[in-house]
Amino acid sequence: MEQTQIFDVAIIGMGPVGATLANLLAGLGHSVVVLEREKAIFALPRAIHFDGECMRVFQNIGIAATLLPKIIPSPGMKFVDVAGEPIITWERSTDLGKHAWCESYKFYQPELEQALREQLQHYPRVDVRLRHEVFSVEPQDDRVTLRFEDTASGKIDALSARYVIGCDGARSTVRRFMGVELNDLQSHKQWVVVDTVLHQDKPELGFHSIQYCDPKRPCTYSRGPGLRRRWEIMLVDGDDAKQVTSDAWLWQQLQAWITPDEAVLQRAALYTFHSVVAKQWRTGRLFIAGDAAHQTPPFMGQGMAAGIKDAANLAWKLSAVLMGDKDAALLDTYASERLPHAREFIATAVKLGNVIQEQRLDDFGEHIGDSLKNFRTPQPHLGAGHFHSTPSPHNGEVAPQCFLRSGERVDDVAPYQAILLLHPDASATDAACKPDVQMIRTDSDSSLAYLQHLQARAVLIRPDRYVYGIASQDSDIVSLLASWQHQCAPQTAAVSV
Ligand SMILES: O=C(O)/C=C/c1cccc(O)c1
Repeated sequence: MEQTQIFDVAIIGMGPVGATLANLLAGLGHSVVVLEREKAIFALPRAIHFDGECMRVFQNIGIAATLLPKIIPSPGMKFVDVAGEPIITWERSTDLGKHAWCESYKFYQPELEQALREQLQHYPRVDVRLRHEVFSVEPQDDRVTLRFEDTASGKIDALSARYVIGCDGARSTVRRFMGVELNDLQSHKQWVVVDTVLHQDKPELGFHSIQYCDPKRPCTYSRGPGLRRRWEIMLVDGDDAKQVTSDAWLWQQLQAWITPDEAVLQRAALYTFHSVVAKQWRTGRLFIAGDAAHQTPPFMGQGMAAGIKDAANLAWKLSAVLMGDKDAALLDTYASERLPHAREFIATAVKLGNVIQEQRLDDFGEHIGDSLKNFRTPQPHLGAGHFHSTPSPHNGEVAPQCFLRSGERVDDVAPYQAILLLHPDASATDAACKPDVQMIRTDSDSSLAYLQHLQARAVLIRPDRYVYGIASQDSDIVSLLASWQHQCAPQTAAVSV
């Protein structure tokens, strides 16, 4: 079979994670082919929530302005008992926060996917192939050959890429070819997810997501944008799985909130909420990301979000290796950094799941009591990986996004590039930063306050917006930059998880 082109990267699966990864790689100038089994965007919602960090990734891709009118900030989530008394209260500010976006957003997945796909059209080196089903993944020394069927024509064909990323969901083909097993965090309950559209707003339903910890019938309410409202209903003993997606059963369950006069049922689907993490995320030139690498129960709204963070972690590393700037060993830091981070969110979602599904608070140990009334989103560091060799407790933590005096968000000055955020008086020249680091001198209260918090003269923020390292004194800046530009071997984050 004749091979005409070797792509830098082939992405299998064009859901939100695959499309995000394709945008990030294309923005860095790479040739990317995306092979997607379906003909069109799945027209119904699956994920419904993403956090401020994801919004920042979408900003770096260039779609924030497109998304803003379509999404709503979320004020958080409450877990309540049968009497309606709060068990856990998880408030989120709807003001602009750490990422210069709100902490939490609700969205309609087809609109996000549409925005990501439209953005990809700006890149001539991106080749999107819909209705293409990959059936063979053959790694070679310098490339991977994929064989696939164009299911529209029935034609079998092949192509090659330097790297292949499986963003192909829970039943990933790429993961199967990698021969990777899943670690099971032991939570697999069956739930019905029902999406509805109100005829008109019903304000008493509220803006918070509510987890009803009712032993007789655990369920979740979650508001979507516009008139979209979702309920998730756990199956209990005696339920007939064949009945639970019927209109009659669903309306009976929903009667405490809405009636058929007030809304239409858009979709109901039966899911088992798994909690699993793949034991390995890379084998040579093959990678997995998103649901292919990890699956979480939805109770933290982090399912898709974790995949978007995978994409942001992986794209710049693939680019650096493809450009010959870094050794391929850098690619091992994708899993070593991301896996513990994703696992922490999944483990927390399992604990929260035990509260709603089994009314068990014991997992929270000493945190039972008042602190559950003020639950905060975990902020784990990345695991061991690619950080400055000079240890700092800040290496591997997510960096805030500051506004500059002009009103501009810092990332907009250097979308998905490394940034050296520098004290205005620090002695360093732009020349020291070439070629891949954008030097930005702090000129606003918030950016100066951040350097003060770090007790640093400069901080090097990676393209995925995690801290690479800090310079405590002006004389450390050159070595910080040199380390970023020349270090290949992974360093350990000072605080590992
Ligand atoms: O984090 C949120 O605001 C909502 C998360 C969510 C959405 C749907 C179902 C859930 O159990 C949680």
